[in-house]
Amino acid sequence: MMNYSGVAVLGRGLTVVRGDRTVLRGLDFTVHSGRITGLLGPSGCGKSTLIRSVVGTQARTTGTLEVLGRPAGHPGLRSRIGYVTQAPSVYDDLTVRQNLDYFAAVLLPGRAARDARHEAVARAVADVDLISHADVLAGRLSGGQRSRVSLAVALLGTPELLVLDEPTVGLDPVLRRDLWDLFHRLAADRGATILVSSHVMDEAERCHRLILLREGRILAEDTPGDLRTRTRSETVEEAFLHLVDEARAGSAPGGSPGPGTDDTVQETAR
Ligand SMILES: Nc1ncnc2c1ncn2[C@@H]1O[C@H](COP(=O)(O)OP(=O)(O)OP(=O)(O)O)[C@@H](O)[C@H]1O
Repeated sequence: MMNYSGVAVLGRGLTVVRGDRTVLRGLDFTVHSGRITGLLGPSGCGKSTLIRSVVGTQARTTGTLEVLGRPAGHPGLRSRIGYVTQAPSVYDDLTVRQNLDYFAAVLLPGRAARDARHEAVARAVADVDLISHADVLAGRLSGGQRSRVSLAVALLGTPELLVLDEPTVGLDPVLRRDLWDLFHRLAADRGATILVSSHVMDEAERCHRLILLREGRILAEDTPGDLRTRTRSETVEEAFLHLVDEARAGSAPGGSPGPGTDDTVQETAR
């Protein structure tokens, strides 16, 4: 077992096959504890697949993937990770508070935990700024409000690692900013580690660290500032495009493709 002091997630040679495709190809990456790490890349590049691997719901993974010092998917990790999928997982026929009461009862069962449940629900509703909507049916909420109920559910158990799959999709700029402020509060005040995916490059600037993904490979892993400096770019989006061009040039005929071209990775993953 590796020493994970300061490291929340460690991937080495992570390869994932879905259907007949190798979707992630030998990824090496680190998610640092207490920091916000953005997983960025275009639609279809493998962000959700990587996130599913970290939370332990992805089949056919090979390589090493350690989460909070244990192999991804270990049962002991369930209560330590909060996971928000792209589709809000809430019951439309329950109010916001009833949804949270339900999930709190699963997480903190028994009469003895009644006060703890009550406290956890009240805090989660406040965290996502839904106090005024606590007694509204989830089915009557806007898309952004439903996403925030999902986030509140993930916050109930005060997870050490919060894994969020494109939580700001479809939200207006004000709500997006508020959510990012909340992520920063969770990291600063509670020491939570946050792994958040997005395909919106301007959100990259809000992260402490970035993992840039393209076509199942890591283009770069760095802070936004170092990434911009290194590529002499004004923005992370420009840096991303610079790295894409660099990678293309490297794999063009006459260039030097890195280890594990498409065919070799496909071979070893099967
Ligand atoms: N069940 C599956 N079988 C085969 N291929 C799949 C399956 N699920 C996803 N894929 C493919 O895996 C690739 C990565 O998908 P993934 O959902 O991880 O991407 P993503 O970066 O999260 O995309 P988005 O931003 O659109 O959500 C895509 O090309 C997708 O078509």
